[in-house]
Formats: sequence, C-alpha cells, structure tokens
Amino acid sequence: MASSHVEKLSPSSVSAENPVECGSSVHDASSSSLETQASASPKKRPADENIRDEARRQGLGAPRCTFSAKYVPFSPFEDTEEEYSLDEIIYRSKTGALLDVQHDLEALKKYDATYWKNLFDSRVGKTSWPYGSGVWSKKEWVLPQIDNDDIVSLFEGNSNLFWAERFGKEMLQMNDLWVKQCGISHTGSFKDLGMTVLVSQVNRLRRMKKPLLGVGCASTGDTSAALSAYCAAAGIPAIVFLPANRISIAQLVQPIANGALVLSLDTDFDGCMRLIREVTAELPIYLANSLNSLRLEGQKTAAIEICQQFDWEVPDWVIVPGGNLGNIYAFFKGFHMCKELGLIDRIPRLVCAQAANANPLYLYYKAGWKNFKAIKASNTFASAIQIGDPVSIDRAVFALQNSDGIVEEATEEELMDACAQADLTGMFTCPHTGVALAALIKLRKNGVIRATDRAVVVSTAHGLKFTQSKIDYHSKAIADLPCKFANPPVQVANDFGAVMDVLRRELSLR
Ligand SMILES: Cc1ncc(COP(=O)(O)O)c(C=O)c1O
Ligand SMILES: N[C@@H](CCOP(=O)(O)O)C(=O)O
Repeated sequence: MASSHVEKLSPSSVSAENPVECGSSVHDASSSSLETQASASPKKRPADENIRDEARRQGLGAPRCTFSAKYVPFSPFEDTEEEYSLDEIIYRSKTGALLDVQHDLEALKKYDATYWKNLFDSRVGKTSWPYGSGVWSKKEWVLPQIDNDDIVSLFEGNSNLFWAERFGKEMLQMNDLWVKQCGISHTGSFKDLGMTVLVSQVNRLRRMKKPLLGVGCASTGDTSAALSAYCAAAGIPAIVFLPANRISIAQLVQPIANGALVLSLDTDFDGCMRLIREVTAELPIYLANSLNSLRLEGQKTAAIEICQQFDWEVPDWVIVPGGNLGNIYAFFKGFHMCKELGLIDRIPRLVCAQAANANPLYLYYKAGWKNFKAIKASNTFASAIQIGDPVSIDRAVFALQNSDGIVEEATEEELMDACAQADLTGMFTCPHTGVALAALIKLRKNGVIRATDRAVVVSTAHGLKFTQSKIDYHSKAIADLPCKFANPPVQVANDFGAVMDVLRRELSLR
C-alpha cells in the first residue's frame, strides 16, 4: 500500500458516481459522499439530454485531473527514461521493445484501498455514463485522462462468475471452481474489454485532429468482431485482415455486418499480423491488436472484477487460454495493480493454457525459458489461438515468472472432451475455454491444483461462435477423435410407437 507519509482519503469522501475524477465528469471528493448521493431526491434528466450530456453537465467546472498514465518501454529489468504521451501514435520503443501503460501509482495511492473498493462497488450495474461499464467503472486505473465524452462504450464487462458446481464436484472433487464468463459480452468474447479503451482513445485522437483514416487489425475472429462493433458504434472506419477459411462463420459475419472493410487473406494469423504491421507503418491506420498496450488496460479489468466478485479475496488459481499472449499479461497486470494499491494481499498463481497444435509458449516453458522459437501453428478447434509467433511473448513470460505460473497444453481430444463434459453440466463452452478446462483437469489429476483450492477458469468466448465444432463432435464426424461424450440426436419416424420405443430404451423404462 501507499507509503505512510501520504495522507489518504477515507471511504466517506467517495461519490457513488464519480470520485476525484479526471475527464469531463468530475466531482470534488470532499463535496459529496456515498451517503449524500443515496439520500438525494431522484433527478429528472431534461428531455433533450442523454446520459453522455448528463455526464458532461455534471463535470462542468471540475477540478484538474489528478491521475495520469503514459507509455514506457516494456523493459522490466532495465531503467529507462523513455516515455510517451498516450496521445502519441506509437507501438514500440526506440529499441523495438513492446510498450506498457504506466500509471502514476503515487497519485492513486493517495486514496486507500477501502476508497477504491467502495468506489468500484458503487458503480456496478448502473447506467451512469461511462461508469456502468465494467471497464470504465475502473476508469481511474485504465485511462484516467480521457474525457468521458470521447469514450466509446457498449457497457461491456461486469461478466458473471459461473459457479461450476457439477463440473467441479463430479469431475474434479472441487467445490470452489468458477468460470469467469468473459465471452458473455457484446461481441461474444473478452476482446470487448480492450477494444472499448482502444477505440475510445482513437476517438479522442481523431477529435484532436490526428490524421487517422481508421483502425485495423489482424485477427483469428474475435479481435476483428470487437473492433468492427466499437468502430461502427463510433462511426470510425475499421479494416480487418482475416486468415481465409480459418475462422468460424459466426466470427466472419460479425465484421461484415458491422460494415468493416474485410480482407480475407490467403495466409495464417501470423501472416496477417505481419501484413497489418507493415500496412499500419505505411498508412495512417491505427493498430488495434494487443501489440498496442492500450488494449491490455481494458482487459486487465477482468482480473480486478474477479477480486471484486470474491469480495477482494484472491483465488488460488486463474487459468487463461493463450494465443497472442496479451491477455495473460493483462490478468497479471490487473492483479498486480490491486496488490500495489492494497486491495489484495497476493497474486493468484496464473496458468496459461495452449492448444498442443499451437504451443510455442508451452515449448519455451518446458525448455526452462531458453531459446524461444516461433512455430508454424497447426489446425486446432481452438482456432482463435492458432498462433505460432505470439506478439506478447515477453509480457507472458514476465507474468508467469512473477506469479509462480505454469504453462499447460491440451490435445484436440482433450480440449473437445473437456468442452463436451462442461456442456453436460450446463455450460456452453468455446474450444478455447476447453483448452483451459483440459489444463485444469491435468493439473488437478497430478495434484498441483488441490481439491480445496479456489480456481477460476477464464472463458474467453461464447460457445455460440463455435457451433460447428460442437456439431462435428456430437455427430462423431471428427477423424481420429473418439468423441466419447457425443450426444447425437435420435432420428425417429413420425409414429407414436416408434417414439415410445425410443423413450423406453433411452430412459430405461420397461
Ligand atoms: C476466444 C479467445 N481465447 C483466447 C485468446 C487468447 O488471447 P491472447 O491472444 O491474448 O493470448 C484469443 C485470442 O487470441 C481468443 O480469441
Ligand atoms: N484471438 C485473437 C488473435 C489476435 O489477438 P490480439 O489480442 O493481439 O488482437 C483474435 O481474435 O484475433
């Protein structure tokens, strides 16, 4: 927590809508309190005012922003003076290192842990702009300086924690197993969390008259869906590079429907990534992949949310499927920030789960973090993580090394069986969540994860985006896969007797 010389503000100085705030919607912390907010009579919004206008009006005459963030090189082991404003269009340091968004922690530490907990709790589930969003409810820790007026939000985040009661108990003898449903979201994946931040910043840059034609990404289907939706909501052109025939139909139709310029390229994701980097270096198109550290600021809020949902008790394990490897670092960053600011006392052990067909991180981990080699990723049902040359490899290693982390892998059979078994207990999992569940099963079987541990599996996308893999599995139509838990429909004639025969057989009736 903050050093003792800092005089901290107490929880009673928090306003439910806004604390000492940055951007347009600012209240003086000393002039309003949770209690006064609660007792105030309900205010009617004028007919010609929407929630954005209301937030703007409330912010008029606000004090200057007290929190700030900037880009610094991601070089945890070297001291460097290099830094950039978030208003610069830059993705790499002078030496070519990744960038990181660094917050002014000393300013944040002027407020104690109870203050932040109360503030975040007071915003959950509201419609006040933009704090009803799970991401923007943590605005001071995400993009403190952005004007609320520039924010492009679809009220993302606040995803539920599913208590995996039957799966935990029957499969793993665990009572405290949870699935963080990040895929139950506007575009059906966790990418919405990062995209609201990135597109908001682009909106700000465009208002500042920075020459940006649009925003572009390479994608295995989820980043492109999120980018297209947020850009469409803001009226900003989106350009997406997709590997032809390697993403699901449901994912492909999302950017098409949202009006993005869709380029279907005859290469894999890694090829698309190389091309978008070349194109964004050449044209004024802002890069929206997680190479851009702004994305991770939004994604890290899922970790903060998990702590909040457990009333700031830290789970023992958090298992995250990994592809381009931004998200595992985002989770680390969220937990680390909570610890730095005194909201939690430790960081959970992180597990990054990869498909065995696309496992460069797993191989690196097994080699004792020596000689990283990019690979050519093979086809996997977990198509969104079919990535052989992950951009955030250094970030992922840092996250794992600093959380006593583990890397696991799952074969196609293991991940598809894990999905089917989870679905049989009421979930509707995507194959990437299957990878994480399969990793959990392995770690539980070998005793690394204990029966009494509290574990959270991060579900990264909605199963409805990947129905073809489920159809293939339940039709037993996958070569070399026994599909042990398939539940194919029974074809029956339009005949009462035939129906009764099937019911007697299936329900073991006499
Ligand atoms: C559904 C899904 N799960 C997991 C991942 C992996 O996330 P990351 O690339 O941040 O490792 C991705 C994207 O890569 C994804 O789309
Ligand atoms: N699964 C991702 C792959 C790209 O990852 P990103 O986080 O770097 O954008 C996708 O859906 O495109």
